[in-house]
Amino acid sequence: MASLAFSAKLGRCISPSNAMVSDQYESKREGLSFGKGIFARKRDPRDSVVTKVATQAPTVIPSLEKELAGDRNHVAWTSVQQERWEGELAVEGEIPLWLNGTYLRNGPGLWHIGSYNFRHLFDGYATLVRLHFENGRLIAGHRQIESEAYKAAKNNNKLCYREFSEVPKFDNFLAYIGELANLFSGASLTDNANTGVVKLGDGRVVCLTETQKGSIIVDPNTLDTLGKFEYSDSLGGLIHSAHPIVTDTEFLTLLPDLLKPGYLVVRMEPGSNERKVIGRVDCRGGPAPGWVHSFPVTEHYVIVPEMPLRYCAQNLLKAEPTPLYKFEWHPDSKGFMHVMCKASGNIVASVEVPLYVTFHFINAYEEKDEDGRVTAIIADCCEHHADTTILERLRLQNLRAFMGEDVLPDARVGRFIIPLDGSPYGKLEAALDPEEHGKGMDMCSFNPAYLGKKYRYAYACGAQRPCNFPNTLTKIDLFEKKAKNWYEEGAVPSEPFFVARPGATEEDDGVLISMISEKNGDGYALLLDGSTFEEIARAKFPYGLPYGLHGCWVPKK
Ligand SMILES: CC(=O)/C=C/C=C(C)/C=C/C1=C(C)CCCC1(C)C
Ligand SMILES: CC(/C=C/C=O)=C\C=C\C=O
Ligand SMILES: [Fe+2]
Repeated sequence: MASLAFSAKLGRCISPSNAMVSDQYESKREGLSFGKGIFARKRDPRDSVVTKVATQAPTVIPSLEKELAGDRNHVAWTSVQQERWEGELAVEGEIPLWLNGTYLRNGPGLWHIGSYNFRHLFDGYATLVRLHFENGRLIAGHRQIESEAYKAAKNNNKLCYREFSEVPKFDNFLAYIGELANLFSGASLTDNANTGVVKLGDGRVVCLTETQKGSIIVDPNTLDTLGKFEYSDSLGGLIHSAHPIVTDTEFLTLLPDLLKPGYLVVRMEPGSNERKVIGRVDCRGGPAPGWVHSFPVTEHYVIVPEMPLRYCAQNLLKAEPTPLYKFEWHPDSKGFMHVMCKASGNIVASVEVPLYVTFHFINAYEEKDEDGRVTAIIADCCEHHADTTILERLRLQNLRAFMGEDVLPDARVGRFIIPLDGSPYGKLEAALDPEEHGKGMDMCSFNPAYLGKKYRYAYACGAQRPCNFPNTLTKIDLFEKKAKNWYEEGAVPSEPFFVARPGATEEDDGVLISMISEKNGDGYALLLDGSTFEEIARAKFPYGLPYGLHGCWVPKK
């Protein structure tokens, strides 16, 4: 596997490298530090809330000072104002009475330590947001996840662990050697669980990121950090897919192997912390496995993508970010899709496909002939035209620099067609004309009852151009090849998350939940009707929240 599996505690804390401090595009910040920060809020966060549930005196987190024009101060890209808050929101419109439960959304919401500003969207410390729906009412809250990385930064007022693009500074040569050892043992990698949140079949709620140690159990009611989710097996490795497939009966994920390029496909039962190997895929190209931020499944198969954007061990060693961070683009190594039988672990297809770049697979299903035989696998993803520029666009300075120019790279619903008849090649095409969704496409969801099955509707963020980031919500009809779009000027919506109406028989009978960060600093929770895609309710937060990534639904017991 990628490396030795033990993880020692970091015994020391080091400051960000000089080159990072001198990074030209990041602004200087007021010299306030975590915990002791007393930062004047722009306004009383209780405005517009019906009641406020006092939890504890919040630690106020300094936010970016107003400096430059453009979207420098868009709340989507501004650190969350305080560590935690909870209160009931006034609702405009009507929340369906059947919507009872809690929506949780995770994401990187705090991008600085003291006066040091992080560079990339994915570097931020995890902010967990909660929308609790009960009989038409909405109680909201947010709270920082108490990862070791976050606590160490707070206590030491400096970066202590390797984040997506940030590396702590080593003070001298000895410290550098120690830091390399820590890298190989995994001790210096972040546990900042800032990417997703899942509810396991046994009810435990786990926040996740790309590092295995960044699996953190939280209480969905209080947002308390309960502790590490420790994998009890001896599979080792340091990284995994940030998006496991989680159902009431299983947890499936991929463990990339950087030493002998390939992937382990593993499964964990509800109630267990032990992953068991289903099978292994050896890479067909390149010096390292392709980045597997996510992967899809069908009813009987796990689809293992081998993207030409590959992990890069050398880049891991570098203190300075490289253009593609911990990854490298290897077009010569080609792109592949592998299909593994869930029951046997056998690989039933391994095809070369056109080059592709994706973070997020949407869904996949088995295509059958008239006799019911599976002839092909269809796998859909948010595909960036084999262009890695999007990673660069997600640098905070770029996100904050929007001045009206259209700089969001085009994306589409990429549909892989993977034949199961032994042919060596698969196809990749656009599932619909990308103009339907403004050629922006990411942060997708669908009705989870259709996981692995032929499905008709996908929901995602699209684009109304000009823009520098996906700024619409879009409902894609994959049968009619049409999209319906929601847009509000200056709004940055987060992933539309589909919750089905209990007892629904239509695929789109339910609601979409999204959180909107506004240009003027405000923000609100938004509910769209799954079928008409029209707004049914919104509820303003006391202050806008930063952009967030992925969510999950915890139904009322
Ligand atoms: C927020 C998001 O989508 C992705 C976050 C990715 C992270 C935190 C990646 C971290 C990594 C390291 C710190 C070193 C090893 C490689 C890699 C998994 C990219
Ligand atoms: C926010 C994002 C891509 C937007 C592109 O248009 C990707 C997030 C990836 C991590 O979850
Ligand atoms: Fe993701």
